[in-house]
Amino acid sequence: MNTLVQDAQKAARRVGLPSDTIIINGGRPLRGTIDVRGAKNLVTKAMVASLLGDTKSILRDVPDISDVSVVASLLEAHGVTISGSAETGILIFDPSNVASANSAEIDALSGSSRIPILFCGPLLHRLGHAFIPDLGGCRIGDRPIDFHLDALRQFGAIVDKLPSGIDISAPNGLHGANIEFAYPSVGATEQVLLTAVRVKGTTELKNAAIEPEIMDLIAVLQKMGAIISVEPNRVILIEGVDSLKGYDHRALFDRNEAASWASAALATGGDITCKGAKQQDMMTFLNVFRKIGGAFDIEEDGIRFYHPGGDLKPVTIETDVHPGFMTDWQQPLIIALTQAIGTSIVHETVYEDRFGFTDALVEMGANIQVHKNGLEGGERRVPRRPLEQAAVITGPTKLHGSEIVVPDLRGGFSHLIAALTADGRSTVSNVGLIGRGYGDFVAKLEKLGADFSFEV
Ligand SMILES: CC(=O)N[C@H]1[C@@H](OP(=O)(O)OP(=O)(O)OC[C@H]2O[C@@H](n3ccc(=O)[nH]c3=O)[C@H](O)[C@@H]2O)O[C@H](CO)[C@@H](O)[C@@H]1O
Ligand SMILES: C=C(OP(=O)(O)O)C(=O)O
Repeated sequence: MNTLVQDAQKAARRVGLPSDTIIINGGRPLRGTIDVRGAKNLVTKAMVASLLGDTKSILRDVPDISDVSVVASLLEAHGVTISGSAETGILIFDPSNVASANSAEIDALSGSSRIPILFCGPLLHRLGHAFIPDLGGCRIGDRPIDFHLDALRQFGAIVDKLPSGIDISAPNGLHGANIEFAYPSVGATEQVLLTAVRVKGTTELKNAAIEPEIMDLIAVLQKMGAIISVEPNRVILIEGVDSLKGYDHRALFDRNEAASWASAALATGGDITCKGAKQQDMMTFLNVFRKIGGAFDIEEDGIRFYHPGGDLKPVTIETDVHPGFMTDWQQPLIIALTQAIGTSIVHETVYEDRFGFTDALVEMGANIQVHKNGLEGGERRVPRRPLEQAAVITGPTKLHGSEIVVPDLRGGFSHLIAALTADGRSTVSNVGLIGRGYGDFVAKLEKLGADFSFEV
């Protein structure tokens, strides 16, 4: 069994899916209302932040996803007591007995998520030493961690990259640093925040990521007692403090989940209200959704996304860091572009390998050409990056049912949308990977009227 299948099965077990394969009869518009809880890309980091407090932390709106469960297991392996439940979405973290984890527990969590790398700073502060297992997450390119490790070294840590993981210590303590990233990495910015809040002295981070999830993590850290100021031009200043307390925080909603269900509404000709979604954090997505021909209503407690009838129109998208069009949005939205009249182009500028999922779409009847070295020309907003690729999607094309193997989280959701849009029956396997980031997606599909069953 290959590691992708193993990862998918582990994730499926963590979120209690009956099996790792769904059979979908497509062609029905998805209609109804669903709840969108806290963002995977904030919740998991706020969980790590709880390690920094001297008292209990309370996190609200936690989604029932396997990445949360992996981070919870890693915290428990380090002595954090966790109470609360997936049903209520409230988790309470008690860090009073933090201790080194045993290597068997760490090994078992190896390769399951990208979050373990963010344990470095908090564990150095708590224990003076940390061993971080091999990272997982979506296989969408190389995903180096050089910015993380360089930053930790600048704080005074000694970092040893071993085949089994990362060994890190700080025999002389940690101090403030002047750090500048070559690219505004989300994870590396979080690494700096989670470390700098408790070092001796002040840290200046230049070219920081400023995604809404980062701002929400800063809000969490400020509640804990940190002193962090976000300056113009992607500069963040962090004044280290001696101690932090626990927080009580309601997580920012998951804008990637909302954009994914919005894309499902458009592709299937449906109408989905995402309760909990907010306009401010989705403005860039909403503009593109409208240009394609989708409609939305901003409501008091959510956003209604729907296909208003008429033809869908092609667009050119360049993925980018915030406030640009997020890379995680392009995969689900591409299914709607297969239904637009004309040629759309998606320039993927964040990751070097995020179009693998389109092979299955071509088998289903889509007309998509991937340019592995990107495309020149045209008016560009985002400067050309050496790693970028482009997908050219020409529609409209009828999609037909197929056998699909999910390669990654967003690609998997895209495959679900394709199967729901297609005529006939599709068998989608490795759906456990979708459980990494989409809370209760099976119950939500049911609620929205999808016709599907699990292969058991
Ligand atoms: C768990 C989580 O929050 N995941 C999100 C996070 O991923 P993640 O934090 O991994 O993404 P980054 O912003 O770090 O990566 C962006 C780019 O920077 C490069 N890079 C990054 C770190 C480093 O040390 N060296 C380096 O070269 C990466 O290869 C990539 O090309 O932000 C991405 C960009 O918004 C999102 O798609 C992911 O959903
Ligand atoms: C790339 C993603 O996640 P991760 O960084 O957890 O692999 C994603 O959420 O689309």
